[in-house]
Amino acid sequence: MRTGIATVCLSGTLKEKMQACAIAGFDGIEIFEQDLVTSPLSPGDVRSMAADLGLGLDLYQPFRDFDGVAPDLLKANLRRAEAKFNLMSRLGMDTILVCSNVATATIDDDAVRAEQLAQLAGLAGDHGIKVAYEALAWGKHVNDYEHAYRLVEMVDHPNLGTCLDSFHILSRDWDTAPIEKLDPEKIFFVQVADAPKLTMDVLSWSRHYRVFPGEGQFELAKFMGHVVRAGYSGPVSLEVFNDVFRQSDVDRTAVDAMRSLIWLEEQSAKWLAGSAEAAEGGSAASRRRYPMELATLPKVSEPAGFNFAEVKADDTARLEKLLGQLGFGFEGRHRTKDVQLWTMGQARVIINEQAASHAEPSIAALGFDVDSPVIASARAQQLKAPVVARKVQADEEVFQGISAPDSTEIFLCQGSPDGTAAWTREFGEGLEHRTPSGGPGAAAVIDHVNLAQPWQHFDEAVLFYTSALALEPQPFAEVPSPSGLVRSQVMTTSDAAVRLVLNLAPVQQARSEVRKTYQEHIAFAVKDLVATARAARDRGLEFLQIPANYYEDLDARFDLDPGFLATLQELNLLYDRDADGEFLHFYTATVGSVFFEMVERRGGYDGYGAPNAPVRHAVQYDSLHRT
Ligand SMILES: O=C(O)c1ccc(O)c(O)c1
Ligand SMILES: [Mg+2]
Repeated sequence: MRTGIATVCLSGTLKEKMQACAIAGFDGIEIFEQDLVTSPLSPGDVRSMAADLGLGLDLYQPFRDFDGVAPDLLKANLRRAEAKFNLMSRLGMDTILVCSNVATATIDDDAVRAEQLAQLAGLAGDHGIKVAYEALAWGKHVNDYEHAYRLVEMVDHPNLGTCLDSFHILSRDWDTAPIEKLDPEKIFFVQVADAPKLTMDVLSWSRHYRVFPGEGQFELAKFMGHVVRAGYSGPVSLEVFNDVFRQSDVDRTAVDAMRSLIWLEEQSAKWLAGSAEAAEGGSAASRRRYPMELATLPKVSEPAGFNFAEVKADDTARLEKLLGQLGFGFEGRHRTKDVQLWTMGQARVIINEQAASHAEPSIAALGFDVDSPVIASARAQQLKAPVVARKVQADEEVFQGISAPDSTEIFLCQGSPDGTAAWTREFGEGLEHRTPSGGPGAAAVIDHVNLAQPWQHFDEAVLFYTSALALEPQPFAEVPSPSGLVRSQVMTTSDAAVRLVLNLAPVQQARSEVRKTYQEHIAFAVKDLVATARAARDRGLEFLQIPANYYEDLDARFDLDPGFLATLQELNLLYDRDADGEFLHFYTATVGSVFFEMVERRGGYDGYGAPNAPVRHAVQYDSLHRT
């Protein structure tokens, strides 16, 4: 698959954008006109810079408001087009995108449009230029890709074809199956963009909220599958108008973009194989060859569970105290590193004492159980995940580590069917075989981990965990807090053995700043939360204090047994209930940017106590701002 990206996706100058695209590994770019018009580089400079960087200049765009106009305007439009064709020859470019008219069309007649497009195609032919006609979703008269294609067929000129843009097609819910019937010779270009499903006018949606594939909710693998089956083999190019990407670090955004295409390529191949199998059965179907070759990635299945969570701090005393009060046991120190192992049931927490001096406690790493750490790591690296280097001594478990967009280190660990971890023997002989002792925490596991995301890397993080770790994004929620609305994106495995919650904190810029005012947590599930809470209270645990108003509201909503309600209030427990079951939980006070949560899931309750999240945010805000 030939990969491409439009310069409009990125921040910076044309030169910075081109350099970032080359470093990220794109085959070609679309030059967005404004980036050239505002550049000090001459067309010749751009041409030679692209050649030096090994970047194809695949598309010049956009050329607006050409078709369906009155005769005098047509003349002006053809003159304007010729100027661009001459410019393109100096750039060494041969394909221009022409969008369907959104503003100046006064004649709604396909015969007239076709006649005018024929004139454009003829002029383009004289200059050796190909015109790719694209239906914008908000085009005045042409807003459907099949309509645009019909016009291309009517004109039937070798220099006129169509451009398929997934956003314009999927935002309007047009059926993508008919793409297969298009003549591949007449598909001159394919643009891809994903988007969250929003209800708003389609122009605003398109200009501000497009995201890279895998970061939104469109069925892009299916779209691409139809494109491949049509026989198209030209560039597949990202065209993502997004307010955040346009102001984020250009190199980083280009890598995020490249990751999305690598992932989409694999997903498209998978969709094709799946749909061929469903239609025809057997392996003959999956051996079918198409002109577009789709690369694959090392295959991984979703992780089986959390292997460990690691918290890092300069002064670890407060963390040790908190874990001890929660019922965790100290298992020992690592034989060569300054790290401690604490466990409760099958939940393992590492306290890392190797933090920079004065570093406040924060979540530093997460371990996931996978079938094959090497294959999972190969996949992540092919998806351009940065590798985490860890010193290992002889005879120690080698951890495959990658760095997530928020800089959390992700370790891919060898899972075991009984939930034990071989590396624990490095903390003490025989630890790896020990079964958890009794008490309310005996069956404890890590239930979920909640990570705060800096605003400019949120979409990147969703794609990272989707593509590298095979987690599935769930519909996102918005939780009110005193400092703003917190966007909350749950990512899970299909069996919910891994639940990761990404929270987009309002306002703050860097992760370090996010963490000053916005906290992250690790949640553990136990069988008996009331007993766990009582034992923790007896050990002196500082609970997050829940206001009395909350319990009054709880009673109004759920009509709880008075004795049970009193227990909840006495222990600062929160409660939720839905059709599937019940949820009890409590939070500890925060140390640095970390706090812990204990949960009990009753029945088939699958949520996170979302109605209680605003209470938690408000109480945490209050304790942070109390002097
Ligand atoms: O929003 C626009 O105007 C615009 C321009 C060119 C495109 O290819 C496109 O998809 C949208
Ligand atoms: Mg487009």
